[in-house]
Amino acid sequence: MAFALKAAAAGSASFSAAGPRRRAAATGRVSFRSAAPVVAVRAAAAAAAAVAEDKRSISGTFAELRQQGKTALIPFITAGDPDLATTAKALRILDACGSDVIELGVPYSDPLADGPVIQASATRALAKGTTFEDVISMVKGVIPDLSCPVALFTYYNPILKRGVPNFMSIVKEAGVHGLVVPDVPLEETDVLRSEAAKNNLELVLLTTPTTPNERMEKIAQASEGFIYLVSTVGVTGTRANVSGKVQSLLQDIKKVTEKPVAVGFGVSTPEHVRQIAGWGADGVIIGSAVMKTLEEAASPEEGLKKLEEFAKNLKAALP
Ligand SMILES: O=P(O)(O)OC[C@@H](O)[C@@H](O)c1c[nH]c2ccccc12
Repeated sequence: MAFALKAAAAGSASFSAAGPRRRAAATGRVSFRSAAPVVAVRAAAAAAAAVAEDKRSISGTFAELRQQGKTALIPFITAGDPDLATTAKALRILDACGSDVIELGVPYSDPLADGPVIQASATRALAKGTTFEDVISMVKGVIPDLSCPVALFTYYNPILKRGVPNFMSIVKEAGVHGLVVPDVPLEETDVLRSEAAKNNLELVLLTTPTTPNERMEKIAQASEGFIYLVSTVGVTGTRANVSGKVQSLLQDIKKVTEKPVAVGFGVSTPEHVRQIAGWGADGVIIGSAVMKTLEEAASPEEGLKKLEEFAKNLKAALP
């Protein structure tokens, strides 16, 4: 939008009222009030190209699903485990199996909120020498092939290490649509959110079963893309059952916001997915169970086959 407004401000391109960038791309027409200097023509063409390149935002994806009465499938995978080439293939497979958003985890040495499966996954990726820069260069090459948006999942430290503005522009330049930063306190999200917004990135915040109602309301208000409802106390990891409390937590959040709510932690079977969707969740997030399909396989190829089968089963269980 900013780009299109800049082009309009060039004094010669007038775009239709609603959604100039999309409309320009959709109709391929830009009406000019006067002979447009070359710069405005180039700007309009670049804006149209940007829209063509621009995949759906995370919030746009949820809006579309809501209209269709569908629940989002949101898998999480750790980048670089077992290696980045396999991660690239896994992203394509998850997208092809109907994932609506993909959470791509940047491996980190001190994943305090992670259970054994994802901790081990991050450790393997780091042992392979996977860096943030490697993850960015891999995902930059894959995102143009995906139909679903990607949310980069990272702890706060890698962001602070690179500087918030610099980190955000690197992530945006790679084509990523959103961010999940589980360990950033609500009080420190203003800076992250404003820098993210400058780069059209949606910052997803998390609320938990022990978050006081008043704080949950602030998180719901500040969260973009969707609200991540952590289903249970403790760390990530597959569970035999999904806590029944999730149903009332969903009701509580939906009393204070229209924003989509996706449930994660412990979700590991098609039955869990069906149950959570039945409670009115707008999305379900599965991480450890997804990574297990890769971890337990005898080879990356076998792991990708298991991943595909698992993702299809989860998708089939969703409305
Ligand atoms: O692994 P689980 O139990 O399916 O939970 C999702 C989780 O993997 C993913 O969203 C995630 C990975 N690391 C995290 C750290 C905090 C919160 C969430 C996460």
